[in-house]
Amino acid sequence: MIELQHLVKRYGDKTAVDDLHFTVKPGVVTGFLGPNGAGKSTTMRMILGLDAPTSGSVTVNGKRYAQHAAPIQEVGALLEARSIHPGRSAHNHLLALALTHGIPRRRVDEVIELTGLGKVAKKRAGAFSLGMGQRLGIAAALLGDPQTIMLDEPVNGLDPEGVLWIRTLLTSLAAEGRTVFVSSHLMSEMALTATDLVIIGRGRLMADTTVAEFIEQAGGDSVKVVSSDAARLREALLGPDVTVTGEAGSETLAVSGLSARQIGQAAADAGIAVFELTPQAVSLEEAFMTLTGDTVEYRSNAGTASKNGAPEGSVAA
Ligand SMILES: Nc1ncnc2c1ncn2[C@@H]1O[C@H](COP(=O)(O)OP(=O)(O)OP(=O)(O)O)[C@@H](O)[C@H]1O
Repeated sequence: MIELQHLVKRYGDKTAVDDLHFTVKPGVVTGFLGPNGAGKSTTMRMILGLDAPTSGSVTVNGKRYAQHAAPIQEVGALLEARSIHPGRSAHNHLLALALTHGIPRRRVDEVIELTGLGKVAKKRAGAFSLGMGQRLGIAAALLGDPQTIMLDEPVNGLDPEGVLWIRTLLTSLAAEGRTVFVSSHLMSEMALTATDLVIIGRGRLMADTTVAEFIEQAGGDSVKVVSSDAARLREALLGPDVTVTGEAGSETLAVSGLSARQIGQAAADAGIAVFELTPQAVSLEEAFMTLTGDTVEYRSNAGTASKNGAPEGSVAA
């Protein structure tokens, strides 16, 4: 469990983290979302005691990070900046970490196995690809078998296989009852991985919610139906947890709570001709940008495809 209480961080007159107050629960993956520069890394550094809050406090399992007798056995973290000696092998890097933290040698082999580094464990870490480097960083984070895992943008720059691997790993760590806190600036990625969501913009809390609630508020999963008799079809479809909306006199209805298949079957049973039946995908990325749009610090130049916020690579940070 990670608890932030009115956490504030100022750098001169710049407020990077502005009164953040939320709890990250065990047993689920919590996505920590915000556009570039929102304050995610600063928050994570404060959780680890690498930066001191200007005011407020943050605890992990009831204590400040530094108060834990064996912090890496409490919280395993991968922050963006990695500090691995390029000439040292992955195995030796992990072994050095283990030995200096009272962790048994066999745990090194376990995390190498868990992160799929077996074949490259004896190679120089300096020659690692980005994906292998991420796996090594995660191996180090898991070394102490911590109850809480915190990863800053772990899928950045990874290939699809690496992304899928991280998603599966995070979900299984949460299923073991651990607290998993993972930052990203991609809503669509978090929707596939996280259960809970904390969204920030310019250091301030914009939403403390769940992926399901966020999808619901963004418009839910609805199906567009165009039929010969919208009024009668509406009557045929209505039931508990089913919502049907549409303008009077229009042939078009928006239905949520039923699949396209169920709607098609109900229309056939009622003898109503259906001209169109289209599941409507909610654009989570758009809903996220609408929520955080006013807080984006660095925009791409006017006239580009990005309406709100800048896609990575076009920022001027
Ligand atoms: N040491 C520092 N000194 C001054 N300003 C800082 C410092 N660290 C961060 N900031 C500023 O604080 C704000 C939050 O930065 P932070 O890196 O925490 O954001 P982020 O959400 O992690 O962004 P990104 O996704 O780009 O990594 C930014 O405006 C940044 O420029």
